[in-house]
Amino acid sequence: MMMGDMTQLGSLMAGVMFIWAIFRQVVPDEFRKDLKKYTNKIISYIYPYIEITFHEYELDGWFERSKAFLSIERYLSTTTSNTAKRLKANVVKDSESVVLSMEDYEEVTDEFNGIKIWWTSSKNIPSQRSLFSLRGEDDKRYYKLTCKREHRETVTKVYLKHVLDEGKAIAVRTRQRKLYTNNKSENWYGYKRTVWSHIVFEHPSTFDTLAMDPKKKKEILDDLRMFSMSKDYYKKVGKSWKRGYLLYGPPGTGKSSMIAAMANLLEYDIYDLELTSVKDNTDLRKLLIDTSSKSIIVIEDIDCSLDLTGQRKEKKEEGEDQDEKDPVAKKVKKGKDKENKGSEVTLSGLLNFIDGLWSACGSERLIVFTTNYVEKLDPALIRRGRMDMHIELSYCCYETFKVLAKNYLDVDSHELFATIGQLLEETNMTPADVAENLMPKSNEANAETCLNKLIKSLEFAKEEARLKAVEVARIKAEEEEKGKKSEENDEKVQEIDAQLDDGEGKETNKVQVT
Ligand SMILES: Nc1ncnc2c1ncn2[C@@H]1O[C@H](COP(=O)(O)OP(=O)(O)OP(=O)(O)O)[C@@H](O)[C@H]1O
Ligand SMILES: [Mg+2]
Repeated sequence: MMMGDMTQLGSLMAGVMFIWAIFRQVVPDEFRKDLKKYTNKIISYIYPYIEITFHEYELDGWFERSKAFLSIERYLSTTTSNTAKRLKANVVKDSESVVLSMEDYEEVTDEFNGIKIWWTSSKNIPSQRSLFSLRGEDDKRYYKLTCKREHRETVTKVYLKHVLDEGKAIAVRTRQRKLYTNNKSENWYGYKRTVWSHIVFEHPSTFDTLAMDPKKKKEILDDLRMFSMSKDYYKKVGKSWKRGYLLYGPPGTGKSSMIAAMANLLEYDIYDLELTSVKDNTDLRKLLIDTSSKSIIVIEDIDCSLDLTGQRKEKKEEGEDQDEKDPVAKKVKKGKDKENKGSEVTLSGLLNFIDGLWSACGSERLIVFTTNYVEKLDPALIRRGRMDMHIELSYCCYETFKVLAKNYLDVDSHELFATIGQLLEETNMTPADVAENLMPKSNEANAETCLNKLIKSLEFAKEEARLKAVEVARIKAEEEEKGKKSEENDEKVQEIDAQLDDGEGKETNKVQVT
């Protein structure tokens, strides 16, 4: 029906155009304008349809594709691609999935609440291509919606909202999540003016694979889910829709894995913020403004990223001796000393980042700090309200081991579990080390061989810890002994001094007497 009507109208329009062309030659400009106005009026009077056009580029947005156009494109590509005869296939960048969309000049129909809607895709080709444009880049594409006039109200108010919402939802479902890292401040200018670089985020860690106490895990999961569903609540209480998490614990206990699991759970992007590459507080603000919603901003090893205040620096200097003994701390310190040159981000800058701009800028964001040394952090940085939830990830306990055994070996129980549980209580082994032991290293390895390997490792670690404790006790005893000796020596020295003093006195006295 519609196609027939439209063909007839097409012929009519062609006739009108032909007459119009002749008129152009013979009729003056003024008269022509009036005539065009009246012709349009007559056509609109007899034409029983309305048309709405959605251009790819809005008039005031030269370089950014219209959001409505993109939503319609997504909607049409999924909901009506079965009916379109000619489709365009695009391979999404960095992935192997193919996205189909309508080819130019193609028409598809859609139905909504019993109303029929026609969509056509088309383009205006400019008479002259600009010298620098690539092939087809200047073409102005658009989608045209056609529906009966009597449905105008429903189509414009209800149907279009449905299309745009659905288009957005499809974008969220199909979008590729990204892992952003900040470029060094000095590289922000010039040809590539991007403050963040990104790659596709494809970390396999999930809350199922994350090994930790199940009760604690549930608490975190509930918190995250609650957060993601609480848009209205945050609005009601006048708080910005953000939440801060502090993850702390020794290296290899799953802090980074948890961040990846959080991103996978909520389908958020990750912004991995390397503070040592940020020149100053102003650049920190710029970085924040350039993040998008539905994202996690991560600052790893916050304690080693910066010398946040003079006060903190003093504290650190006090602890330097201990750093020298601890190989991890020593390594971190070395890296920090090397990298920290040039970054002038301060504690107050970071606090402003979290409280001020952070609260005012965008929504639905998490900020996560990680550290190996929670006690070294400035209390101002981690007080509630800034870091809402403090999560400790610690050495592997029996519950954690059971999750790892299930993930790595697919076993829920085994007679060796009891021995392992006992050994885990007696020694500190990180989940990373336990996982490494559970990984089969050859085709012959089975669950039992892997569990036995873990037992050997645990026994070895236990023995090492025992020897270390003996050594520490020996050194302590030696120091005490040295202390005692030096005390005795001091006492002896004092005694000798006193005797000498006495002697001198006597001498003096003698001298005096004589
Ligand atoms: N709790 C855990 N559950 C599952 N796997 C874990 C866990 N902890 C560590 N692992 C394993 O150990 C590896 C290292 O863990 P991860 O990088 O998350 O540790 P981290 O706490 O971030 O360490 P660092 O403080 O050095 O950054 C991970 O790739 C993962 O395979
Ligand atoms: Mg880590």
